[in-house]
Amino acid sequence: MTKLNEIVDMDVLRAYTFYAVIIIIKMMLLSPLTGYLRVKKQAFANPEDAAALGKGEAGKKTLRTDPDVERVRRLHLNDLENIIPYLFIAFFYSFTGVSETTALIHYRLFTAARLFHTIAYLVPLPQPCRGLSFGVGSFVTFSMIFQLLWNGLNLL
Ligand SMILES: N[C@@H](CCC(=O)N[C@@H](CS)C(=O)NCC(=O)O)C(=O)O
Repeated sequence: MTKLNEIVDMDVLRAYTFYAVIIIIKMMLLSPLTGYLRVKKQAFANPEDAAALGKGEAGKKTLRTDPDVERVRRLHLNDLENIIPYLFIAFFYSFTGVSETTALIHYRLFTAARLFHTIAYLVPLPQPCRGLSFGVGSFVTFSMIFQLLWNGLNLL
């Protein structure tokens, strides 16, 4: 039976896994942050949540949107739009025979860019901070897409 280390550089796969887990945890933390802000700002999305967690008489008016909650929700959606494709692309990329140094540059740059994007969105920092960090993350993903397609073309 073919062993995994015969088809992939285990150091590259380990690096992928490490940075993937960091960025996944970062993205997952946005759910509890949303929940925390919903309770703190008394802004619920469902009548049953407002009934259970809304405080006092004003609790009836807590079925509403809040700018801070919506900001975290937009960040979460943006993470989903960018991090899910990255996870697939970077995983395939780690099987292309790429050197550990080159793979690390891609994985670290993407992780750093998305961490900075999160800070820029939550603080919020003035533009173009968020736009640039989004751009760097997208550039990294497209760099790997290009190399995957180039490898594929060479197989034809
Ligand atoms: N779905 C995004 C597509 C473009 C995008 O991702 N832009 C970056 C840099 S400006 C961003 O952080 N957008 C804010 C967002 O998705 O909420 C949007 O609606 O803005």
